[in-house]
Amino acid sequence: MENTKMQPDLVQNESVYDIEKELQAFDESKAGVKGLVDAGIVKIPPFFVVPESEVSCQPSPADFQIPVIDLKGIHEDDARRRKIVDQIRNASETWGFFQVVNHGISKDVMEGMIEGVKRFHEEKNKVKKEYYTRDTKKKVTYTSNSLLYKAKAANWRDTLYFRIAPDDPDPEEYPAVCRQFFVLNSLPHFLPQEIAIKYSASIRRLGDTLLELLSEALGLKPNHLTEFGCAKGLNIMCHYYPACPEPNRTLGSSPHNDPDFFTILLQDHIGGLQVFHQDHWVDVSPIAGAFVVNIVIVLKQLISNGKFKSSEHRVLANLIGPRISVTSFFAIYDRICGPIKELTSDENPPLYKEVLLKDYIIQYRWKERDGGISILDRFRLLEIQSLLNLPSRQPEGIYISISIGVAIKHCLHICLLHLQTCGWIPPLPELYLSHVSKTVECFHEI
Ligand SMILES: O=C(O)CCC(=O)C(=O)O
Ligand SMILES: [Fe+2]
Repeated sequence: MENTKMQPDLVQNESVYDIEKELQAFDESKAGVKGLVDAGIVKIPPFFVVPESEVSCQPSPADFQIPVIDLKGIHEDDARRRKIVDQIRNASETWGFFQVVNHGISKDVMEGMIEGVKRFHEEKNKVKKEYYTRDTKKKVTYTSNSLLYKAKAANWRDTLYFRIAPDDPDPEEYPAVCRQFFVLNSLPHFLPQEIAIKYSASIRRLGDTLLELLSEALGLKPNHLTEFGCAKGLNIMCHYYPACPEPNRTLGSSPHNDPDFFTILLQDHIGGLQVFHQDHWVDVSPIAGAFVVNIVIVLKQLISNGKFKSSEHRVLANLIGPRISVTSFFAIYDRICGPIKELTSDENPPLYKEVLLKDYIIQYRWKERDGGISILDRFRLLEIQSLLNLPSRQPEGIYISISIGVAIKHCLHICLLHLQTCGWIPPLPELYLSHVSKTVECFHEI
């Protein structure tokens, strides 16, 4: 294994295991999970381990199948389009997940992107590590576990990120190595196409089409969600899940909801993605040529006022690998979101208060880190209103000073959560929690 401090025998004696040190060594190796596998580990490091109950699952009933929707004919035939819109509404209300086929993106682009991602992750560590960073301002980065120091357990995967929109990187902004590895030499009719750029342009078009269909499914005019800005921002995460020597002790991705409006996911043939539906983990079986569409909490609650469903999902680790997936997250972060006025009425009042999406994402990441506390509830308008009569947003800058130190941060964070979960204090106003979590974020950035 190239230039990594993580040695297999380092983790054998768990009684002397210093997790902070091990996380740091793993991070500083810049070799990711793939680096561990290349080093020949047979036992996974403890910071990846989750309780057995979090990995095992009962088989789901045979009739639990993620809907597959054929988009053929949406632009040509009104009756066909109405039928597809009905299918999308149905899937969005019952599953929050569906797969689409005949979506207009060619097989070459889909396979080319999977191949490009694989090539990047299988590049020599010396080359890849140039892009290894947790700096979220950079447009092209590679890292392992964005929440490495914050999550309850690390996930068995590495990720290449592209921050595509609203400020698209110029082609030259992609590091030469990425451009080089995304050229599809093997597909002559694409030469000299840069697959990451080609893929993101195709995904944006598909995103616009899906937003039209989702708008219609909500009874809105086709351009409503696009005008709202749902597809203004696009981040693409290209995951590489190496084969795992102990797949029953860890997860490829922990259960989560995505922090955006909606997500379009491309997966290879390996499988492992599961959706939580009616108390069962249901496989999202790979279908050649299909994309998985995931209605996300923001669209579910903040926009559709709870009409759409959003399901938790996770990825199992696998003895077989690597598995590649490419997740495209559509969102806009600097705008206030709340239930769409057209979808609320006296009989159907807004269930959620308006919130700046950035604040929402911070809450989301905080939940990821600490678990157990529903961020959905924090935004429940009625609960909040019945408590304290706060203005809808406190002015910027009323954050607890970051200079109070790490110790106070921990006390504050732990005490507040503890008191609240034990029911010893009434639920805290979410804006206050947001400020606390922002403060905690600041500490983590330092
Ligand atoms: O790899 C997958 O199939 C899912 C990845 C995912 O859920 C995510 O990136 O949010
Ligand atoms: Fe996800």
